[in-house]
Amino acid sequence: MTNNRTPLVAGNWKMNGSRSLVETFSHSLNAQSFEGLDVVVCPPDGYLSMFNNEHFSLGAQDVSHLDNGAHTGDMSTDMLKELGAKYVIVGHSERREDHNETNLLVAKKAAKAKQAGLIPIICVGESLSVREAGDVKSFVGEQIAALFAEMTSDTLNDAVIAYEPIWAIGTGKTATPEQAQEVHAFIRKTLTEHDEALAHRTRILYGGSVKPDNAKALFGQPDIDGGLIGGASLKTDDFMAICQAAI
Ligand SMILES: O=C[C@H](O)COP(=O)(O)O
Repeated sequence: MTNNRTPLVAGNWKMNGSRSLVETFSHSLNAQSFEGLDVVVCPPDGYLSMFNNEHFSLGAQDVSHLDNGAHTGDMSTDMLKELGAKYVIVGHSERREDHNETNLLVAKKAAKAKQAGLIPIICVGESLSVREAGDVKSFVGEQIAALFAEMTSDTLNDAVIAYEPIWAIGTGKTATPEQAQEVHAFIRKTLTEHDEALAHRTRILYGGSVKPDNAKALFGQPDIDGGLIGGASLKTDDFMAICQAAI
């Protein structure tokens, strides 16, 4: 079935990068035209304002659910906007694990981002043990359900969801297109139970060892609207090849 969703490819640099990589990416991505595709680069916050981003958008990798105050090390939505961010990743599995982020906190961050006019890229996904126990749908279903504790189908409008099976992140073991499609279809069905129009327009990205040689098959699935790219987003040629695969 055709849809009106503009594909999106976002590169998550994680805690990697340098001023020189910012310059390389600014130059390479601006020399390219990405008609019909939204391209986003999410570097560490300190690099956001160093980009010259004419042909792509910037995103942050996390945001506080609070406005401001005595919260050492945190960044607010307003600060990220001032630095040039349009998107923000929330609930990445590395933050859920390293910083004990709960489903509720992730929902609060997504709600705060939307309220401030940032587009949240909300990450969900299961560990290998959850998959092996056959609990993928109940686990991911709970992560999606938790969003509705803090948000409504109106406030979720334009938010992006990224399905990232933890066992596929940085491991080189990508989900097969069929495995990914099955969970993406499930996420869309779960959204349908809340609001059919929301489900139809929400972009759902796949993340987990996406590379130039597997991107086309993944993005060709009916419910996969692009990707959240880790390792391959640090190499301009690979990232641009993945972007082309989404067009
Ligand atoms: O945010 C990106 C994901 O964690 C995927 O990382 P990866 O492409 O290195 O597997």
